[in-house]
Amino acid sequence: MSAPLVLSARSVAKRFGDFEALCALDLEVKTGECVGLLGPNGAGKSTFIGCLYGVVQRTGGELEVFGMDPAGQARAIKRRIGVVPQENALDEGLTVLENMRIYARFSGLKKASADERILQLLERMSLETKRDATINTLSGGMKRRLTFVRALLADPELLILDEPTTGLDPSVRHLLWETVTSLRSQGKTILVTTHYMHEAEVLCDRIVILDQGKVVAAGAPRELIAQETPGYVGIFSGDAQEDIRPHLKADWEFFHQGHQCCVRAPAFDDLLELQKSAGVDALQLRPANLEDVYLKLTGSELKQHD
Ligand SMILES: Nc1ncnc2c1ncn2[C@@H]1O[C@H](COP(=O)(O)OP(=O)(O)OP(=O)(O)O)[C@@H](O)[C@H]1O
Repeated sequence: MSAPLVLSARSVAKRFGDFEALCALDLEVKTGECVGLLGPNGAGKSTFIGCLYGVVQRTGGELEVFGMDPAGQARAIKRRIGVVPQENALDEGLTVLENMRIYARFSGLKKASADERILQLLERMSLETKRDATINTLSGGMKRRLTFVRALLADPELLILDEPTTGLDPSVRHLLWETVTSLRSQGKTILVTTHYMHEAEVLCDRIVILDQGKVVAAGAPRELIAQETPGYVGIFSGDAQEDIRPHLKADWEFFHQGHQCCVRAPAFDDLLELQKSAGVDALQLRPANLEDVYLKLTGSELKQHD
């Protein structure tokens, strides 16, 4: 028997005046899944997330979170979710503990058990020594970890993470990845948006790529790579393209990424042979990855609406 649905979106639409931020978006997320929502700036990821807990009112389609419609039951939904929004939205003048106590009260936690839970989560996020520090004395990475503490206070069933690791150093990013992985193994459902393809590949069971308010691809990371960009990629300096072009085969793909040029071929040996016949050395040879899929499906150029 398959796991019950945590969220179900059918033809969800959102218009801001004449502009369609979401158009006929379909998505289902099952209990215990970790789903990555990817897409260019302006694709509609945050708008969709806002629709899930009633911060944004959809203008069309059907949407259910835990079987409830966010348009009328946002409060009941909010009690079961934890959100790490793009902006930390902490009260800068208050201390860490004061901020978390206010949120715990909003979440209906009893005072005595709330303090215990707050301290336990602060320790988990290596923030225990900062409990009496005011927010405006914390670094960006500390504030982000504190936003995770806040999202986890009420032990939510669904965790929504909107670009959780943007701008963080690798050690904080890895700490947050460990946290997400451990929540996954406890059976929590996670919806995460990110612009880091490696992060999505590492964390997510399933990837959903949005572009201009629509789902353009969905599947497990490995499945998407095998479907959309199978094979291996050689990255060469831009100067090498004249040497390379005469040796390309019909089923290979040639494309530019910034000032470099790239070749995608079915086998690793194809690229070794290309180096030899063209007399050039690649800067890098690697298996195709999620970034290749993303760039193929969404294009690497800036979109008009961004
Ligand atoms: N309140 C609003 N009024 C008008 N347009 C809006 C509003 N909120 C979002 N939009 C537009 O809707 C589109 C989708 O925005 P959204 O923030 O959902 O994109 P995103 O995929 O989350 O982008 P990013 O990766 O940059 O966070 C954008 O073109 C944005 O300008």
